[in-house]
This record gives sequence, C-alpha cells and structure tokens, in this order.
Amino acid sequence: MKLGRLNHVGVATPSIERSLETYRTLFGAEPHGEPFDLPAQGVRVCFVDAPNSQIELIEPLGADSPIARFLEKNAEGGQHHVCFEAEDIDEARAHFEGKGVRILGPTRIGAHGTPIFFLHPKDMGGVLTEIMETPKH
Ligand SMILES: CC[C@@H](C(=O)O)C(=O)SCCNC(=O)CCNC(=O)[C@H](O)C(C)(C)COP(=O)(O)OP(=O)(O)OC[C@H]1O[C@@H](n2cnc3c(N)ncnc32)[C@H](O)[C@@H]1OP(=O)(O)O
Ligand SMILES: [Co+2]
Repeated sequence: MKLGRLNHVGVATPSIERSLETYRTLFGAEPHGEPFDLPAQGVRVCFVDAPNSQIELIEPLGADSPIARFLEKNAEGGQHHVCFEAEDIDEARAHFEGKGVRILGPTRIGAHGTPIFFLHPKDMGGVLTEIMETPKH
C-alpha cells in the first residue's frame, strides 16, 4: 500500500473559537464552515483550509472524549494526529493488520463522511495516525 494524500492534521484544542481566532489573526484564515459536533467520536470539529490540506481543530465533547487525556497533559492543546487517505478502507485495514500494527477500535465514519480508523502512535514512531477513505466526489 502506498502513502496516500495528507488529508488533514488534527489539532486538539480546549477552545475551537480561540484557535480560530489565532488562525484568523495570524494567517487571515477563515473556518471551512461552522464548527459541528460528532458525538460518536466525542469531539466538536472545525476545519481550516490550507492550499494542500486542512487543519482539523478538535475540542472534547465531554470527560470521556478520546482527546480529554491529551488535553490534561497539554492544557493549551497541540498537534494530535495526522490523517492519510486510502482508496479502499477495508484493504488498508487488512494491510495494517497483516503488518501487526495495532488498530484503535473499529472502522467508523469520520468528519468527512467517509470511513476512518486509527493506528496506535506506539507503532507509528509516536505519531497517532488516522487512515481515511478518499471521498468520492
Ligand atoms: C473528527 C473526527 C475524526 C476525523 O474524522 O478526523 C477524528 O480525527 S477524531 C480524533 C480523536 N479520536 C481519537 O484520537 C481516536 C483514537 N485515539 C485513541 O484511541 C486514544 O486517544 C489513544 C491514542 C489510544 C490514547 O489513549 P489515551 O487513553 O487517551 O491516552 P494515554 O495517555 O493512555 O496514551 C497512551 C500512550 O499514547 C501516547 N499518546 C496518546 N495520545 C497521543 C497522540 N495524540 N500522539 C502521540 N502519542 C499519543 C501517550 O503519551 C501514552 O504514551 P506513554 O505515556 O509513553 O505511555
Ligand atoms: Co482526524
């Protein structure tokens, strides 16, 4: 399997509004749509477009959010994950399983409406890595 397009960089933040203000003030960047809740993922999300990718701002939706512990350790927030596209999510999952990489939970629907899964950071040189099926436009 080849490395796919970098779809987004996930940035955990205690406040999407405050992070948007930073991107607005320092880069003149506006959000790509309004922030929205993804209760199934335990996060509130908002995208900021870069010419070749996106920044995915994620804020916890509650104490049991998967990013709650990360924010306990990094109170100001920080770079949380990278996301690469794959043409076929089932094929990609089978590929990583075959390599013995730990996959975190089931394949589920992500913020772009396509299936995603996560690779354990300990098997990816310390980088939490999301694999996302390429959107079919
Ligand atoms: C918006 C929806 C979707 C999309 O469509 O794009 C998303 O991106 S949702 C993003 C949020 N969801 C997830 O992150 C799901 C997958 N994550 C997990 O399963 C867990 O967060 C985790 C990665 C297994 C971490 O578990 P947790 O219980 O939160 O923390 P620990 O403190 O136990 O961490 C264990 C170990 O891993 C290190 N770690 C944790 N987070 C990261 C990280 N983001 N990047 C790199 N390393 C990370 C942590 O430091 C621990 O290491 P040690 O201290 O050495 O044990
Ligand atoms: Co993501």
